[in-house]
Amino acid sequence: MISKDSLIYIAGHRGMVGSAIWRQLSARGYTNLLGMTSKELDLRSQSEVLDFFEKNKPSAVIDAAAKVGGILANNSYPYQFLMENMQIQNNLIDASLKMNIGKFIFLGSSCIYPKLAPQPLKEEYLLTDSLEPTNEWYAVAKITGIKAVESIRKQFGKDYVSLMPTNLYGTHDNFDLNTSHVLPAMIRKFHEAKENNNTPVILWGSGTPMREFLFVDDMASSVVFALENKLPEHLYNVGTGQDLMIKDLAELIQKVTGHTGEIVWDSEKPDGTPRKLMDVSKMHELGWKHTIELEDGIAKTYQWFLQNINNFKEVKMR
Ligand SMILES: NC(=O)C1=CN([C@@H]2O[C@H](COP(=O)(O)OP(=O)(O)OC[C@H]3O[C@@H](n4cnc5c(N)ncnc54)[C@H](OP(=O)(O)O)[C@@H]3O)[C@@H](O)[C@H]2O)C=CC1
Ligand SMILES: C[C@H]1O[C@H](OP(=O)(O)OP(=O)(O)OC[C@H]2O[C@@H](n3cnc4c(=O)[nH]c(N)nc43)[C@H](O)[C@@H]2O)[C@@H](O)[C@@H](O)C1=O
Repeated sequence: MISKDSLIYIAGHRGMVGSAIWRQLSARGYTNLLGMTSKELDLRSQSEVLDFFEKNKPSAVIDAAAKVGGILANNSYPYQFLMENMQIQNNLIDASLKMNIGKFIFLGSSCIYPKLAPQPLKEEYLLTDSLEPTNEWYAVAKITGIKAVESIRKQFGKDYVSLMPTNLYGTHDNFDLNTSHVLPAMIRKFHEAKENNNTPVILWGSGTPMREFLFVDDMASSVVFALENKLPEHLYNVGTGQDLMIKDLAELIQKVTGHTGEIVWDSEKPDGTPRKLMDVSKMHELGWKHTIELEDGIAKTYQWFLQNINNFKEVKMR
């Protein structure tokens, strides 16, 4: 059982999700949190990870470390998104099993589901049809992580679980325009265009795909929920259960940032999967639900961006 003084290792503790988990666990009185930067511990190295686990022996591991990016980054670097994510997750999962760690929480992604699966997406749709080509590499890595967790539950009866986040956004997100996801990219593009006399904003694709967005603090609360409860199954969707068209998201963010210029859609860029709305009923039945709605979350994220825009250490805008 995890107590407030148990040693809890958060892999990726400086990332958007990892830092939100760290903040929430600290606020809930957990006093023994452990994190390592990728410079201190490269999770792609199996020997480094095994040494680290032998030295520290955490009671619980939360895997919020991965090579993460938006549609262009995934489509441009398939090998790294496949291999690095398999290395990171497999090293953490295998070392946790070898060191008999009692609790492991793995974070996948909604892109693990088939491109044209019925909506909203249920956990049982996994592996029932082909994947979205722009991120199938990342998706296959995540699916192997899910199967590794499931096999450990089946063979060793351990309390390991996989949470499938929908598209996430919020403070400490990545605002680099080449590697980021759509929501932080739009915040930065509309803000910078407004500051530049409302020049046109160029967005990707047709604007017609639908996406669901969960504020990162709500994602963190689902991880804390999974840490403090023994979930009965191996796989759970985490989202809001509501989605909107990318075009409508653009108009929402244009309003929040105060940009008044033109929006131009670059049809050379990929749309990706047409829709990936999560069925979140399993987590709702267990007692978890999101609390931050999209407009409020966008406002919080924009405020954080404005407060940190000149602090490049904080805001990844490389
Ligand atoms: N953002 C999103 O929309 C979604 C994210 N997810 C999942 O949530 C998790 C967290 O994502 P997010 O917070 O957005 O990602 P970030 O890019 O913000 O953070 C990723 C973290 O992983 C760490 N990391 C990456 N490579 C290595 C490595 N080789 N060795 C050690 N650490 C490494 C980084 O450490 P450092 O900072 O020290 O370099 C960083 O802190 C991931 O599993 C991701 O797949 C799932 C669905 C949607
Ligand atoms: C979380 C999920 O995130 C990724 O999937 P995605 O949701 O398709 O990624 P995205 O957020 O980058 O795009 C969403 C939509 O938005 C459109 N779009 C418009 N204008 C911009 C724009 O300026 N930047 C970006 N990135 N997208 C834009 C873009 O064309 C697409 O139609 C997976 O790689 C994978 O990492 C994963 O799991």
